[in-house]
Amino acid sequence: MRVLVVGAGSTGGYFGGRLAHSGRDVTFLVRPVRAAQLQAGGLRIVSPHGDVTLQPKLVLASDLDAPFDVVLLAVKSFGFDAAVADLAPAVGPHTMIVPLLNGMRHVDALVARFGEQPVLGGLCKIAGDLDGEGRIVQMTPTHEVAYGERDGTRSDRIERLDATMRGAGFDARLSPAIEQEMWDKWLVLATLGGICCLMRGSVGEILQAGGREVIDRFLDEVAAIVTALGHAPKPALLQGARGMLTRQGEIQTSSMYRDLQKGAAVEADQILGDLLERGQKVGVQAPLLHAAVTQLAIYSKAA
Ligand SMILES: NC(=O)C1=CN([C@@H]2O[C@H](COP(=O)(O)OP(=O)(O)OC[C@H]3O[C@@H](n4cnc5c(N)ncnc54)[C@H](OP(=O)(O)O)[C@@H]3O)[C@@H](O)[C@H]2O)C=CC1
Ligand SMILES: CC(C)(CO)C(=O)C(=O)O
Repeated sequence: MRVLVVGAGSTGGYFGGRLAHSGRDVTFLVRPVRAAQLQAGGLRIVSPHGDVTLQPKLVLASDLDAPFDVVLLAVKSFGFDAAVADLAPAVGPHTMIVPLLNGMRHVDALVARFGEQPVLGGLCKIAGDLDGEGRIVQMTPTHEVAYGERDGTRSDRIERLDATMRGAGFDARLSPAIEQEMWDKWLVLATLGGICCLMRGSVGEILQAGGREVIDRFLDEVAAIVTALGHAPKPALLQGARGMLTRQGEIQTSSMYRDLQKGAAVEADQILGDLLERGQKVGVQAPLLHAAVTQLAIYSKAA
């Protein structure tokens, strides 16, 4: 299967790099600056699972002229519209698009652009970042990708995708309920990103500073919204999320918080603003979520 990875950053570079290193046919759609960096130093992964350096196959949007079997979409939400325009020539009648972005808004946008058929569900769990040299640095051992047909069907094509993804040096999983998993991940991530950005610390730091009640209430607000929208998390999922989000000493942060710390653009609209808006439409009040959205809007204006 020919795989086009759109975005050779923290997630696309990591999972695409592992796929390429395992012998899969992977090409990265990149822009000129990243292309030059990768041509000069290779695609470099620094990881608790072992470092990798490889010379990846690269393509610029201007040279993309034929469909791929799989498009793995791994850009930030604020680069999404431009990336979709760039990748469009890679989408043919049999292409599967696997988005790894956080949130849900991109799914509707992909369907609006390409139709229902090519768009699968997808998510990834990893704590990754790019360092000053453009290396992909994995900060914890978790490296998981899940994907599936959005209606849960076990189709021939999803089995082919599964065969390509499995055994490539990360945890790959075909999910029979990927849409719910994406909502579940959004619930956890919106809460984690929201509390870290609002209170400027990791979970452990927030707890140490006396923020337990804020965490609990933030999670309750987000859970109330996703439940009102018809995507209620299972009790065990919610319990597990609350456990992680209130664990003393927990060093977990989110990619959005790491971006905030660097003074970079944040995916506030996609991860928090969209959730707040959807909640308002179904009449759920979420003052803490609203505070986080407001605070990041001020940050984004100044950044
Ligand atoms: N980082 C993490 O730990 C996690 C991130 N996520 C989610 O994954 C998604 C991707 O995030 P992440 O990988 O961290 O983002 P990064 O910023 O690290 O990487 C995004 C990459 O996309 C590239 N890009 C943007 N637009 C285009 C385009 N038009 N054509 C080609 N390349 C393009 C950028 O390249 P350029 O250099 O040209 O700007 C950049 O290298 C986000 O939604 C995030 O929330 C999910 C789980 C964990
Ligand atoms: C869930 C988490 C924290 C790790 O995958 C994430 O998605 C992020 O940091 O953006």
